[in-house]
Amino acid sequence: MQVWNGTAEVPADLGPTVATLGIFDGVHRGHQVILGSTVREAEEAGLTSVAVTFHPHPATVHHPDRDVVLIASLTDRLERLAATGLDAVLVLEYTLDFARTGAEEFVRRYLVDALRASLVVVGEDVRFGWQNAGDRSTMQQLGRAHGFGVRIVTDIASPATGRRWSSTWVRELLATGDVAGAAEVLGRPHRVRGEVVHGQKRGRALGYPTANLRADDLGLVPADGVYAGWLIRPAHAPADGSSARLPAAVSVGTNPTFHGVERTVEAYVLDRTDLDLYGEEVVVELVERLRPMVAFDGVGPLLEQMARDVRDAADVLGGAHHADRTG
Ligand SMILES: Cc1cc2nc3c(=O)[nH]c(=O)nc-3n(C[C@H](O)[C@H](O)[C@H](O)COP(=O)(O)O)c2cc1C
Ligand SMILES: Nc1ncnc2c1ncn2[C@@H]1O[C@H](COP(=O)(O)OP(=O)(O)O)[C@@H](O)[C@H]1O
Repeated sequence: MQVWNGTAEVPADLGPTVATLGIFDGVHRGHQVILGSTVREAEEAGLTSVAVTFHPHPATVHHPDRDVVLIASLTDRLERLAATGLDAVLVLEYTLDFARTGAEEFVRRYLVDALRASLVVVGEDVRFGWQNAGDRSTMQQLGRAHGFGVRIVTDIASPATGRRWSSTWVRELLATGDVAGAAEVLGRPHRVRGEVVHGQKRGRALGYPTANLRADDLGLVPADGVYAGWLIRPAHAPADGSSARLPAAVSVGTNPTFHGVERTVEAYVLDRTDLDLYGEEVVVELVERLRPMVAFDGVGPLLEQMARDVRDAADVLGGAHHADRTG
């Protein structure tokens, strides 16, 4: 998948496209329906499929005082967009200036002039242009005026609950630590991503060295607690293209047993003490919440609980994994 940062990077010889637009934070199952439809329409017509996305998140630009954290970093968003089969993504820098682009001007400048859209695929609640003035009927009018078709994808809801798949729903679930619920809405486990940095150097002495993730641009960190998950080393992808995935017990919180103040995400790779991850960018995929974070009365009870966490994580992550530690 090609990534074009701004219209200047769109190839001059680009043919007609099937285009969609959105922030696509999390690329949840609702997004996936729209993106899947964009890819399919393009394949059937022999055209290029393109998603237009915005960065940073408009909410962070319009409300810098509010602490809006993306569900997924831009890196992860692009990775998930690539997984849908799109040919290209056009990333537009969202600034207050850009936000003043009117609905018609937005369509003309980006969808018509830059992307030569012959079909635009959008969800029924699409909004675009200055003050969100454009909606689906505006898009249909502009399509008639500029000669592109418009496909409206109707909302897709969870068959179990009837609730529409949404980024808000994912945020609510992560805020309570329900990573298994978030995985249902996302269509795969939620992940955070960051460089492994030095911590308090306590982990190895305790017998559980933990990879501590640098705090910025991680993606949305779920509620404090202990989770079963996978530590993925993207730079260590084996020849078959899959990344090395290591089973892990993950701690999110301030380490209250040690009266810590900084909130960290740290992952202990089960049964390993030989890893050197410092400076490496890793992904931590969160599969299931095991328990809340606890301020233990000393190291002894913490270690007893951590031994149980390791067994629980191994159970959740499955199969033949041996939870008994040897080293
Ligand atoms: C599986 C697991 C469970 C943990 N549970 C707790 C906990 O309940 N309370 C706590 O204070 N710290 C908990 N921790 C965090 C440890 O206190 C932390 O990993 C240790 O202090 C090492 O810190 P360091 O990486 O900065 O050296 C847990 C860590 C792991 C890996
Ligand atoms: N099983 C493991 N899981 C995670 N990190 C490991 C493991 N084995 C070795 N390491 C390495 O040890 C480091 C963690 O050791 P630790 O004593 O907890 O130090 P720190 O406080 O700097 O995190 C990790 O950053 C990683 O490089």
